[in-house]
Amino acid sequence: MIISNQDQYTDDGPLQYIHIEQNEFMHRKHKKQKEEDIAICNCNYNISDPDSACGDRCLNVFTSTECTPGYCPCGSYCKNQRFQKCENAKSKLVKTEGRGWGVLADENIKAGQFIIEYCGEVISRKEARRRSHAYESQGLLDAYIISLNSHESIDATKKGSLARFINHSCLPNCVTRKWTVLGEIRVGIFSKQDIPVGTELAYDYNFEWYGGAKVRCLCGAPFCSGFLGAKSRGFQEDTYLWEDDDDRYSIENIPTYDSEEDEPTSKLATTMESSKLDCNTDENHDMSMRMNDNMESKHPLQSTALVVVEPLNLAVPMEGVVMHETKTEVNKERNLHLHDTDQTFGHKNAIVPRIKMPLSNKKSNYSGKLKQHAQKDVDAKRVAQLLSSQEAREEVYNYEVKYCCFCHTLSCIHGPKSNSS
Ligand SMILES: C[S@@+](CC[C@H](N)C(=O)[O-])C[C@H]1O[C@@H](n2cnc3c(N)ncnc32)[C@H](O)[C@@H]1O
Repeated sequence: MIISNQDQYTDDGPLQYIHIEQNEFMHRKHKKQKEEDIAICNCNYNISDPDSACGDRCLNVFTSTECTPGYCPCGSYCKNQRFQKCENAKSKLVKTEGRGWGVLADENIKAGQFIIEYCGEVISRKEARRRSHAYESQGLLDAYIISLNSHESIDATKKGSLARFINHSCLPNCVTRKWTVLGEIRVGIFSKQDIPVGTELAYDYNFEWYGGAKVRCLCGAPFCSGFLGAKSRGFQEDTYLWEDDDDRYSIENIPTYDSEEDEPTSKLATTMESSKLDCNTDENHDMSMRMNDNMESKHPLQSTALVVVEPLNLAVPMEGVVMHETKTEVNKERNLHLHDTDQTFGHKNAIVPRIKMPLSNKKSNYSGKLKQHAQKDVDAKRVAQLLSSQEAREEVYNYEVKYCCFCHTLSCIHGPKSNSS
């Protein structure tokens, strides 16, 4: 059955998928349970104790395995076949604000209750990765692939149950649980607590982020992690999540430059360390936010140069050149930027993404361009200061005024041009 949300639920967005209530196996056949593999519990149905028929004390329930019809001693009284009998809680689709579709409880749900199975196409992990990249490049923003086990995933993008619409929350009222049903693993959504009718259902996706677009989490929970998949290893390796008291990622740990051959680059790293020593405490956080913010901006190098090139000059002082003024000037400049940054990002959950390019590109891009900037500044000083005669120095300054193509940088360093001649 093809369900179009447009026809069925709203006039907003024709999202189509095929509704299924059982997994479809794409890369292999559905397993046939062998008789010797069937787990038989020792429950004994007692009419005065409904829980006796495969309730919490059932050995199969204990091991998250559903009883097999025809083999359970409780027969039709067995309560441990919820996936097989689709004993879903009543739920309904709703349009949320900013999070697409969501699912509401359409009855009061008890803690621990089975709500619905997460159905879709069972595919290999490799195929899951391939599809997830393909979907992303097709511009599909919603992700519907979940992990089934170490080598398989469930993709509910094109085919799935209503569970595919359940949104993520960092403070969820539901959980996903894996159960063995007739020899196959299946994923169910269960309530964590009593859920009153009309409440939106949500679970913690806890998914592995594969390096696609970062989706800002809008769950509204007090300790929201900020982004979907933010707790996953891939995301954390790619992203620095700052907390006020978090010193895991100090500036020197930002792995932007690490080539030993790249001489100015290693000076840069040293300089960044020393600049960190200069401005202790929270400012470090702000500064790194700014730097990384710059890296994502449209003209990263222009703005990065403001932050990074300046300390390079400080770290490579030349004889007879007084650098203090320069430092104050650029710090002022930085403070301005910091102020901007403060307004743009809250301290908590401020995201400091590393550059999204592969590391190799990143290195070459940044070290190359930064080197250029640094070189220009140093050369100008060198030429001016190393010349012994006043006449020669004036000539250089005059030339600079006339043809200078890096006047912005120089005015940062030397002050207004009229002062330097
Ligand atoms: C499994 S789908 C959930 C149903 C989806 N809302 C829809 O309309 O089809 C997962 C996608 O929903 C969105 N989503 C789910 N929870 C979210 C949240 N807490 N904040 C923002 N977007 C969310 C994201 O786009 C995510 O990739």
